[in-house]
Amino acid sequence: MSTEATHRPVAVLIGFMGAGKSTVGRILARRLGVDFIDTDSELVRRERRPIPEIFTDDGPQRFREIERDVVLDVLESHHGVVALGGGAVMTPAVADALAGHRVVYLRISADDGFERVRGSDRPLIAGDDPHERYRELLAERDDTYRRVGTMTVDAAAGAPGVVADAILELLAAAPTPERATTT
Ligand SMILES: Nc1ncnc2c1ncn2[C@@H]1O[C@H](COP(=O)(O)OP(=O)(O)O)[C@@H](O)[C@H]1O
Ligand SMILES: O=C(O)C1=C[C@@H](OP(=O)(O)O)[C@@H](O)[C@H](O)C1
Ligand SMILES: [Mg+2]
Repeated sequence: MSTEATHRPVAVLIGFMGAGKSTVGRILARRLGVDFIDTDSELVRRERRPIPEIFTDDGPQRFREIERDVVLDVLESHHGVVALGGGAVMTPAVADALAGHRVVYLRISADDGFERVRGSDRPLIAGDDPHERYRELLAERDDTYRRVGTMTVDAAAGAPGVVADAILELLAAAPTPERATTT
């Protein structure tokens, strides 16, 4: 496929916690024969501390600033598949930087998505009623995911490989969007 030659990164995966961005992104990259980067993993590598610790010690606002810097760097430098953390696109600078990229929204229902992440260490669902919190946050964000995404995939269509294949089909059919900057 010619996508990696014409567009960098090849694709950026967005969507809520549990949609499968990290899992499907890795499979998609392997199938395309390109590198994969998860901006949460990159953030943890740079900070040398886990995400829950950043939230606890520095607060959510500082997490978003660090996340923004990582995402902007990755969008500039990475040529393969990129998976973002679920809240990254809520930062306006990140949403702006995605203009002109191939942005795949992995869409998941509140029930299906919550089942996948319940009991995980994700700090935003660490409170008293994690299912309700999950539902609320997803409802708050869905409009932004739709606006920023240039294509939408059903994240519960099947196993991660099935979702990756659905993305491959969309990428093959999608016209190459204009890059945000041209030389
Ligand atoms: N299509 C899928 N079907 C079933 N389980 C999935 C699917 N995609 C991801 N998962 C599982 O859901 C959990 C969250 O996946 P992850 O890739 O971390 O999501 P995200 O990065 O969007 O938060 C993991 O346990 C993963 O194995
Ligand atoms: O939705 C969010 O705000 C978050 C999602 C997480 O990533 P995943 O979407 O990969 O779970 C991680 O970045 C952090 O816990 C915050
Ligand atoms: Mg992830």
